[in-house]
Amino acid sequence: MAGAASQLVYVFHTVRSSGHGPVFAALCFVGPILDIVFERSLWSEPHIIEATDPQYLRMKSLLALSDRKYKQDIITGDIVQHITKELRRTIKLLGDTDSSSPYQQYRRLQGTPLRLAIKLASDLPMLYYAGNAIMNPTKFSLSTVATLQQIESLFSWTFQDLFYHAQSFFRGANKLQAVYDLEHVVHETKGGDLPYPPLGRPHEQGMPLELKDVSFSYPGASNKALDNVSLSIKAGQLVVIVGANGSGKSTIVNLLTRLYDATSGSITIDGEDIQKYRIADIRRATAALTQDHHLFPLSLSENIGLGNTAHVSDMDMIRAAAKQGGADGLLTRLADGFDTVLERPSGLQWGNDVQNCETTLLAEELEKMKKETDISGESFTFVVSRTFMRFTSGAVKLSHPEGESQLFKNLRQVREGKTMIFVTHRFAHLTKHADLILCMKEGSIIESGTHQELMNIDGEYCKMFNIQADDFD
Ligand SMILES: Nc1ncnc2c1ncn2[C@@H]1O[C@H](COP(=O)(O)OP(=O)(O)OP(=O)(O)O)[C@@H](O)[C@H]1O
Repeated sequence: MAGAASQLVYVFHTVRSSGHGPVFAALCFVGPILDIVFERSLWSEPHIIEATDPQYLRMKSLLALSDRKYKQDIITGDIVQHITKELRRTIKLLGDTDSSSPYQQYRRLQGTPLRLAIKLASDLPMLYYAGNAIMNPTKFSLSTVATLQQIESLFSWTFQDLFYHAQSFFRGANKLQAVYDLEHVVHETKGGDLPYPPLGRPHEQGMPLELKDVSFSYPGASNKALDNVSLSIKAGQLVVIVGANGSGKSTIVNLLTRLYDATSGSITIDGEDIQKYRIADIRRATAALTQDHHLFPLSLSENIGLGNTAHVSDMDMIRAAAKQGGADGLLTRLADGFDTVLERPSGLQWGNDVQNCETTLLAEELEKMKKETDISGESFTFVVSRTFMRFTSGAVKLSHPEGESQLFKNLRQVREGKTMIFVTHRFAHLTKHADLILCMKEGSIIESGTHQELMNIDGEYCKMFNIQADDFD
């Protein structure tokens, strides 16, 4: 921007003495403006775009992780540092690869007569100056012509660069900023110095948790997401929190994973205030597996490996976790196996009626390229496998889970030293295996106990369970 302004000021100043400064300066704009107005754009062409550079695709995938929907998984999974480190590494590897949008790249490749005309238009200022020099030879200076020619062509480039790159710069900067902003979110809550598990205290049985009269409102919200909640989770219990939408289930997990601090009341782990522990230790020792899970737009091996960033590339551990989570069967059916990337953010793009004219070669090509493996129903197994990566399960022999019952058995076997809390509103197949069910309504726990206990009460849980059981039958 400063470059363009100084070039323009210089041009104006140099030709002012001849009395034609404003006209000359105005003509400097003609070429670049025509270029912008008449450029041949991919937007007007039927097209299919697919990026193939692996580093470019990885950069896009990592940038896509700044999307709000991944925020909770990323923060509670304690993988922010890993993502920012990977992003820096990938950008470095990309080097000077052109990562501008395909639309800009296409524009640069064109060579039509119109483009030629536009190029000629960029010489208008010099033609104007030359005309003036002929009319008024006393004001003609060879050095001024040479300088102006340089400055004018420089200005033309600068102007176009400013216009096109400003657009992509702001788009890119916003994405990048969002990734780095994640780092700040992590520090919104302050941790203490106490390690977890506390030194000298063995925690074979898991993490006991207690909430006493906890209330919480989200920043800026007037209503209470949690209203005077008290609960006690014993070491080693497998807990399922159920309840209608907006009843406060995820909020409990958000407080336990230190995404937020309670507005009032106290939360203790092992009898100590949760705020006294190091946040990273708490997150490492906790696995929150929600049914509103998200697969990251990364390879399936990384999706699993990110459960434990210290072993993110350890294929033996990843394979074991995939088996324990029940994802191995699906992996053998995928052509690229662990390298499969689902939901690639910068994958296939197409435009301008490619789909509407199905008989064209382009449309046929698109159909072929669009054929992706739909695993939406089974993607949960990868999130479960990611959870298994959090456990050092070397000593435990686990069977392949044929159903949820075995899956929960596997989870119970490996969760030593960890607390496991499931949040769900579709639970008919889940809660029978839980040690403790917390049933929530409007920010409060209205019932708690085992499946059988809650069925005997014949209250809210029983009502919801029967409705869902009917759906499953
Ligand atoms: N980030 C937020 N900012 C403001 N209010 C929020 C936020 N997240 C949740 N809430 C509100 O807090 C209350 C409890 O939400 P919470 O997400 O804990 O419920 P939930 O039982 O997990 O719901 P769901 O089953 O739909 O995920 C709701 O009224 C919800 O609108």
